[in-house]
Amino acid sequence: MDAATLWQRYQDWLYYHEGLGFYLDISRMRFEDDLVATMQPRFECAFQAMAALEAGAIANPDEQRQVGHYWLRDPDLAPNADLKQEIVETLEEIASFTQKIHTGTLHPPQAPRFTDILSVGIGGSALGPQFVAAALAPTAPPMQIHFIDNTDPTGIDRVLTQLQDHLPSTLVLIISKSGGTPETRNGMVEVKAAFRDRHLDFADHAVAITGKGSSLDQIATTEGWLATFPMHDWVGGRTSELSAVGLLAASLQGIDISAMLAGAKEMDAATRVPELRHNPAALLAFAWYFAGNGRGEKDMVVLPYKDSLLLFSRYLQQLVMESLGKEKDLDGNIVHQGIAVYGNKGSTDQHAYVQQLREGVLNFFMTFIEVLADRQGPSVEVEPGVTSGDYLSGLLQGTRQALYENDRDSITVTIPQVTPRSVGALIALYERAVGLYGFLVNVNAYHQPGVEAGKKAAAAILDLQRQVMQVLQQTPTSLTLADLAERLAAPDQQETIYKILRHLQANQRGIKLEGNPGHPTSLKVSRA
Ligand SMILES: O=P(O)(O)OC[C@H]1O[C@](O)(CO)[C@@H](O)[C@@H]1O
Repeated sequence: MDAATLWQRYQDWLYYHEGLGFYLDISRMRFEDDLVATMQPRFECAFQAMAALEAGAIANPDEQRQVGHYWLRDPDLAPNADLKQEIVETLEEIASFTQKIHTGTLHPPQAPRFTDILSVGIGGSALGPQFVAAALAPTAPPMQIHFIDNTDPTGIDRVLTQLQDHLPSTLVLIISKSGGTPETRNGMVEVKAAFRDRHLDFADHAVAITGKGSSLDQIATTEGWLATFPMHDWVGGRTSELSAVGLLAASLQGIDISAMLAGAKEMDAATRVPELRHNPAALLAFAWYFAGNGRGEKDMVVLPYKDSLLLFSRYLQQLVMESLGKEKDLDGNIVHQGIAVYGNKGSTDQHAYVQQLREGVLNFFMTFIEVLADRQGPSVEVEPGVTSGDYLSGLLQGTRQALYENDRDSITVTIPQVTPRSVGALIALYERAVGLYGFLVNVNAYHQPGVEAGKKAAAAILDLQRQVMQVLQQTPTSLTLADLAERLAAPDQQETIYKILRHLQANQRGIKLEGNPGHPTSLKVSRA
């Protein structure tokens, strides 16, 4: 395509939202214009399905749940008065709790006010709050946030060590929709132990964000925690950033959550328009569909050219992959759908893997996230007439061009600045694009049956470990792996038993392994 044709294509496909100062450019995706007509019937169905979902239809058939994250930013859309009231009340409670915490009206027994937040959660109960904290927390926030988002003991120790002197003034948010996720439970137990070691009463510092009646909800009530905020049944983990999950932490950090909600609401209105060319989420879904032939054949590389948006690709990884990565479609056919997402930030990645993107295997399409404003205040010139921000902008444009010249397609999303409003809008944009794409390829974007298999297998391994310990405690002599497996009535589990033993030994858990660890059959195990 010559420069004039390309410029025309850019103008033809450019989407601009005046209120949000938001641009979307899909002109560098090499689809033919007639694909739009071909896709039209699918989009009509997708728009209808999305409208039904927003009106309160059961959109998650296996779990018989409504999908209502859109109501969070426009409670008037909630399908009944009770739901609307729940949303409004939660927002009021967040505002009043934040005020009490910031003014010190609610303070820990041993300090005049809370100084830090420790957020414990995983997946959708961590990624949104982490992304928003990195993107929007002021440089001197009223409270500093820290995260435990794993059951890695070293990771937990690191966070607790960083907090040490601040523990007496730390507010702990335990976030889990189900209230039973083991990693989050473990984080809570470890944090409780740290409080106990410092003779601090955990309940005076603890807040739960969880589903009504969950085991976490019950613990919080029984132990008399400071507060509990609801995680509604009709909000999925990966779309929960604009519920109490994300909003409480954001508000405590001094982030303008009303502006986040307003940005999301404005983007929701824009992405509700049932016309492909005038709906940025539909344009995104269309571009994804084209890129991967509706089968996810190409990975989505997301590069924000702004440090504060570093975690956006990680956030999107869950939103896109947990929603779309499905073995079966809604009719039960095996489809193995999904779109792989990865990315970090520009221009940093240009000095890492962009070499492969420019010249190597063509298994991806790019999404550039561009932020127009460089910084607040003036910039120094790093060369005559040129600033660091000019470099960042030039590198983005240059990379987009260089990739296109080598048949690498890209989408460019442009926002004016990183603000609560634009971040709210970005979240809403991708939530809707994922929902529409799910309808286009006929998968249930609102469940995650695949993650259960790993959880069940892990539970079985921990069960086997308990049995291993029991047998060893009752056995005075040493045993080979085969003997031990025999006694456990698990002769086909020798590899698992070997790995359990290796881990127990490395952590001085009361067992002795003798022999050559490189030759498992030579090993003998006994009580230490
Ligand atoms: O908020 P919960 O229930 O602890 O779940 C955390 C995450 O785990 C998952 O259920 C997957 O295992 C995600 O969908 C969810 O965001």
